[in-house]
Amino acid sequence: MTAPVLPPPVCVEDYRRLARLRLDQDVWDFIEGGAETERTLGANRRAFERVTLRPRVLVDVSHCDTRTELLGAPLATPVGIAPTAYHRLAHPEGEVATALGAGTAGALYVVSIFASRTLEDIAAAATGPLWLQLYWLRRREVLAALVDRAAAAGFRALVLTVDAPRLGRRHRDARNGFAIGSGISAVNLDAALMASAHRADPGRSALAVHTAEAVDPSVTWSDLAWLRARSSLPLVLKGILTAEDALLAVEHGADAIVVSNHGGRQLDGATASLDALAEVVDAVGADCPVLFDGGVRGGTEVFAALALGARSVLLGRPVLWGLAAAGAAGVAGVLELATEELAHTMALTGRPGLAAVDRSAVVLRKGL
Ligand SMILES: Cc1cc2nc3c(=O)[nH]c(=O)nc-3n(C[C@H](O)[C@H](O)[C@H](O)COP(=O)(O)O)c2cc1C
Ligand SMILES: CC(C)CC(=O)C(=O)O
Repeated sequence: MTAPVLPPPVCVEDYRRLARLRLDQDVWDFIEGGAETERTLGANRRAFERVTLRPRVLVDVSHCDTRTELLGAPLATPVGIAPTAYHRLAHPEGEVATALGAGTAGALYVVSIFASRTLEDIAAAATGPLWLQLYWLRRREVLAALVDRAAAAGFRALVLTVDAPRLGRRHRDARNGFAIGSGISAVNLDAALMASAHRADPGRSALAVHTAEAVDPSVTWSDLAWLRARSSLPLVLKGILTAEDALLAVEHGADAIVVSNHGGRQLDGATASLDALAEVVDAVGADCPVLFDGGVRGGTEVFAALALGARSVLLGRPVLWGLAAAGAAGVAGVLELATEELAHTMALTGRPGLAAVDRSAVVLRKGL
């Protein structure tokens, strides 16, 4: 039987269909899945259905400008790449292809600590800003070495993910006994740390076991001073959902915050990411940039998050769909489609510049 031929993608969701044809079921489940009942995963998407836009008319929208700046780096678009692990599961070139795609689109790329290509190879392929996402490893000397390597390779910020002291209970991965195939590895960690991620065990996710071994769940706010002292790179905290933690983040010297529930993969029952955004933006004020991720699948949704106060909107799964579908070109395709759709929404709402994409542009009704 020949594989079905799909028409070229006209929206981000079309890349999902292309990716589905190329990926094995267990990898697909790892990418698509969420924690437990996947209630928060679904809530992230449904929150956007409660947004309505308030268009203004008779504004000159002959040029809609999506350019922006983050932590001093100019960007062609506020749409960026959220950190996701093991890109070689989606494409043989892995994170190098992702970096090439980000460069084509002029987008920020946040590289996962579990990248399957070296930081140096990724940096060599990149033409735009790279940030490195970290989990707080039990072995601080490994973390310290990684931070030094990132600075030497030209990474411009560290993104500490704070919503995963242990991995969410992901039923799909547990049922699949999901493990990382032997040819793929988190090559920036030392090999000894990887053994458990490769050990397939029916009824258990090898990644949950691996995370429990590698990540230090005892870390608290006071430990951040160690990381700040260890590196002069700006520090971004990813996985904040409340005003209380946003204020603590600023108090402890965070240079930016990512409002995120980890794409519904961690705490099932956590608030939809979009519902937490305005609360966090209001808490930190204008001095601390707030980035956003969770459930964004197109430019209208990017627009909604920007209007609610995000400075940048990161895509997780859609970038993996693009990567699986067409490598670097697919990554660029996803980012460029989302950016074109954003410009389109800016035109039809009468807001030709990002400064005008403010709360007057949206209404977010409360969820149940
Ligand atoms: C397959 C996959 C792997 C991920 N790996 C990481 C990771 O290594 N570090 C991290 O901070 N977040 C990770 N995330 C979470 C993303 O950074 C992001 O928060 C989430 O995917 C955003 O939601 P979206 O997929 O709906 O865009 C991962 C998400 C997916 C889907
Ligand atoms: C390898 C995993 C721990 C990466 C992750 O954060 C995720 O899958 O959500």
